[in-house]
This record gives sequence, structure tokens and C-alpha cells, in this order.
Amino acid sequence: MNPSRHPPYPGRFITFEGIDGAGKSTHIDYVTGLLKAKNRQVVLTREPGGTGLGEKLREILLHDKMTPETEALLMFAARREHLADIIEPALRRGEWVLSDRFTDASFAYQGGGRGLAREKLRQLETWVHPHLQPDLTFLFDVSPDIAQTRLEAARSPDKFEREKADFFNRVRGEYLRRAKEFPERFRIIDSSRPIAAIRETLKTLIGKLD
Ligand SMILES: Nc1ncnc2c1ncn2[C@@H]1O[C@H](COP(=O)(O)OP(=O)(O)OP(=O)(O)O)[C@@H](O)[C@H]1O
Ligand SMILES: Cc1cn([C@H]2C[C@H](O)[C@@H](COP(=O)(O)O)O2)c(=O)[nH]c1=O
Repeated sequence: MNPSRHPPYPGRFITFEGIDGAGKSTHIDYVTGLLKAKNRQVVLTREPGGTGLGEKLREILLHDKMTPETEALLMFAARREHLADIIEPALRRGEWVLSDRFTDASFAYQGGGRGLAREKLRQLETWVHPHLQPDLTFLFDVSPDIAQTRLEAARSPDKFEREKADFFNRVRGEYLRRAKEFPERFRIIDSSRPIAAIRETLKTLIGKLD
């Protein structure tokens, strides 16, 4: 239980972050398996998305051209639905919510990547979830070069994945800055390593959770 929350939900909230191609989706399934083996009820979800409306907004966000401000507002609109329909009810029931991205992604992509002022994003964060933060955030950290090579082999790129290395260097920089700002919450995972080595790290970290 995280006592700083109002109300203090009995569930746990773990988020997975990193630049596109860092390996979040690969490892979120592995962590789900580890938690289920510990008899935890797990809700696996993602942003943008996770609800009917959120998935519709995801389609627009990943494919349509828009201003950085619109992008940030739609990300937080999808997040509000996600919190109300999925995340908070599950935490209230005492379940473990694993989300492929959350608000750190808005600071990294719309802030670091697109250049929106941090203060504007903080205002949206305070409006949309004033009392809720993840209990734990895994930041899968890898260079844009490696991530790009992995993605090229895997699938055709969406709007974000077509951005240049400079954009992803800024996104990565903002993620690392936030990890420094919130060291009690973040665990940085060196994602340039082979999948098996990353799994070992995750197994150790998950093993420490009660
Ligand atoms: N440590 C690794 N070593 C080699 N390949 C990897 C590693 N981690 C992931 N991959 C591969 O890289 C590709 C991208 O991984 P994945 O989809 O998990 O990344 P992601 O962070 O979820 O990306 P996105 O944010 O764009 O959805 C996949 O083909 C995956 O198999
Ligand atoms: C939550 C969130 C996401 N994004 C971006 C980051 C990714 O490029 C896409 C989501 O695609 P994924 O393959 O599921 O990772 O959306 C963002 O820019 N801002 C956000 O808040």
C-alpha cells in the first residue's frame, strides 16, 4: 500500500517506460508471469489506450498530424478515462496494474521530444491525477541507434517511430532526468543487453516486492 495516496489503495501500480523499441512490451509479459506465479491478480494495460475511447484516441495520436499542445491534451484525455475505468478500480480491488507507459511518457515525448514546457505538463498531471503516482517505474534505457535497428526488423513505423535520432535523444534525456528526480520510484534497466540478462534483473527486482 502506498500511504501517500488519497485514498490509499491496496493495489500496486507499476509502469514500463522507455523510447520506442527499448523493449517494454517484450518484458511486460515476462513480469506479468512472475507476478502471477506469486499469486497476484494482474491487470495488463497500455497508454495511450486501455479503454474503448483510449484506443480510438491512440489511433489518432499515432497516425494524425497535430500540434504538440493537442498531442499532450489528447494523451491526458485518454489517461483520464484510463484512470477512471481501469487503473483506479483495479487498485481499489487490491490488484497489480502493469501499464505500458503512463505520465512519464508525456514528460519525455511531449516535453523532451516536442519541447512543451514542463510546467504545462505538471498542470495537466495535477488536474488528471493529483494524488496518484506509480509505485514503481521500470525505465528501459537504450540508445536510439539500437532501438531503431530493433524496430526496423520488427514492424512498419508509426508517427512517433518515424522521428529522427535527435528526437529520441531528447526523449531519452528527459526520461533519465526524471529518473534522477524520482529515484525512489524509478529503476533504470540497461536494455542494450540480451533479453535473458534483462529478465534476470527483472526477476531480482520483482522478487524484492512484497
Ligand atoms: N534486449 C533485446 N535484445 C534484442 N532484441 C530485443 C530486446 N528487447 C526487445 N527486442 C526486440 O526489439 C523489438 C522491439 O521491442 P518491443 O516491442 O518490446 O519494444 P517497445 O519498447 O515495446 O517498443 P514500442 O514502444 O515502440 O512499442 C522486438 O522485435 C523485440 O523482440
Ligand atoms: C503515453 C504516451 C505515449 N506517447 C507515445 C510514445 C509511443 O511512441 C506511442 C505509443 O506507442 P507504443 O508502441 O505503445 O509505445 O505514444 C507519447 O508521446 N506520450 C504519452 O504520454
